Amino acid sequence: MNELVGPVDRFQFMEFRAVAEATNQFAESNKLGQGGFGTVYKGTLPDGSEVAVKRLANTSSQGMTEFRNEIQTILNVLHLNLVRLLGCCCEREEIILIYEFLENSSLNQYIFDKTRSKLLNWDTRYKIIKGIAEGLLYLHSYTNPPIIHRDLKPSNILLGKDMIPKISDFGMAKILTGDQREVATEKAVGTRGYMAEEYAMHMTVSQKSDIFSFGVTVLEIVTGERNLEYCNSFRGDSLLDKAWRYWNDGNCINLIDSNYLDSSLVEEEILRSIQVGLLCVQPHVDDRPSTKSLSY
Ligand SMILES: Nc1ncnc2c1ncn2[C@@H]1O[C@H](COP(=O)(O)OP(=O)(O)OP(=O)(O)O)[C@@H](O)[C@H]1O
Repeated sequence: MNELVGPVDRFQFMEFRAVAEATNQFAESNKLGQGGFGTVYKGTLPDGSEVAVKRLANTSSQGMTEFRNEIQTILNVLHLNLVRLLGCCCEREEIILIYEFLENSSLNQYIFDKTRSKLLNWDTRYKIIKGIAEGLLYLHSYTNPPIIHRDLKPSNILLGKDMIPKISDFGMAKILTGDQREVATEKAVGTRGYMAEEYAMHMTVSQKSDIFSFGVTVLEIVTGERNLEYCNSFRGDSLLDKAWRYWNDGNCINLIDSNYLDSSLVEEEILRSIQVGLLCVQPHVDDRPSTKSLSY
């Protein structure tokens, strides 16, 4: 295994043989999940440490672009709330990424599942919201140049030990250059329900489009409901419409997911979270809060 000493201490180029051994020859029983990019397996390295191994499904030019983007973007970032890329393997036409292993899978697998959502009490949800805000703040303000994630959503938030949230999936990320505040893209590649209007309609991304996605994610964490519509649903029945309605009627405490009703509920924190979520999903970019003001 070759080691590259860089901003991440020891980024490793692994041999295919070693990755296959670590994952028990990519055994079905080691499979953690399937994404648009490929299949993810659990692996164990010879020193006993556990890793997640993402095997690119096909080496299409789109896949290769995302792969290169993912590496370039996260090689230089190191933060408690961002998934850490440990290494890669590019051999025999195989493209494989090796990440730190996060034992509690992704946030969407809790908040939208009636049985598992009980496992996330308010206290944990609040910590998760704060952790995502910290990770986003790092990407937007403490990396040089700043990074726009472009696909922030609960399935891209992985949960580690003690339910610490980590933002993952940097295949779509955009790195800003110079003093750019926004960037025009060729197409909108995010996910329906999480894309701000200026991005979905005009293909302009900025920190504020990530802030919009963060706002939707916060509202989903609080309510346990999915926002399935684009920014402006013409029928007026999206989660965002519902949240605005409850907020304007002054009864938004009724928005919370009844599945996690427990003694840890702190009304003030819940109301503050709903308010932050709603501020973030405002249609006008300039009305949305800055990432710095989200650290609370
Ligand atoms: N570092 C990791 N540790 C533990 N499990 C992981 C890790 N990375 C991914 N997984 C698991 O593998 C699944 C697939 O992840 P992947 O990032 O490939 O796709 P996705 O984000 O679910 O979908 P898409 O690529 O379409 O956005 C995740 O839902 C998660 O359960």
